[in-house]
Amino acid sequence: SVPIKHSGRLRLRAVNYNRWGGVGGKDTAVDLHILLLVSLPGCTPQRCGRAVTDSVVTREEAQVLRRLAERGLALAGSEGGASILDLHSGALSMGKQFVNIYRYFGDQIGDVFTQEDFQLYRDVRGRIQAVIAETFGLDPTLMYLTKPTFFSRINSTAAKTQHDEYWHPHIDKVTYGSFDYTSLLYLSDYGSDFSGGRFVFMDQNGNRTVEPRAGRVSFFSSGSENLHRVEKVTWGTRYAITVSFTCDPAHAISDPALP
Ligand SMILES: O=C(O)CCC(=O)C(=O)O
Ligand SMILES: [Fe+2]
Repeated sequence: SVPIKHSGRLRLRAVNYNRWGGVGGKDTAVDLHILLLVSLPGCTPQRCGRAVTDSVVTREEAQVLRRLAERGLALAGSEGGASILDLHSGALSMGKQFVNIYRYFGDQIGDVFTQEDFQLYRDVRGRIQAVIAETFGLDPTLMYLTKPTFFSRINSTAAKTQHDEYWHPHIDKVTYGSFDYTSLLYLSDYGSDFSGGRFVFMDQNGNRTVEPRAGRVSFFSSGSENLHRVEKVTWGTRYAITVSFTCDPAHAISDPALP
């Protein structure tokens, strides 16, 4: 069993269910939880940081994943500018809400995604996990994939609901609760596939910007040291995948798999 060290501090945490980290608004459910701060040796962030690499995922692999995202998101999509497809939960944006692709499309989903698609996702996930572990000095066997893990498609269509508001500054740990390390794999190129849509770390002493590029992986510790936002997309279509890890086995999820 994993040794758990209790810090003994109790803190109230507000959980915001808006996927993009927006605060407030009518349909934002806010719950208050009692959170016992624990430290799990071997994974819990001891070091804060961030890095960007173009050498973990090839542009060819990114292109295959982008086509997967295009096929999946072509089944439906948001009425506003931001759509997601979560292959783990099955959540797919549809109009102003979400459907579960595995329930809604049933066995026909096997005509849209192949076993090879899912194998590539698992492969890429494993490589990203390894590079995060190496960079932060973690034990990769004490890091677990966590939810939500999703493909995103963003264009310049005006937002129709709060789910379309991807541009709000946020802290992933606050927005998603279980995240300890966030990674973003970009599937299209800033400047040629779309404009706007750069990722911005909002530091005390100024902004640091990441330009999305197919195959580029950006990863960072998910806490308040990495407050960030995404610029509004002004033209074209931007594809990315959010793949995140937790140190808490209770929040672990299995890799997405075809039913
Ligand atoms: O797509 C991006 O560049 C960032 C998305 C993001 O901040 C998130 O999913 O929490
Ligand atoms: Fe984020």
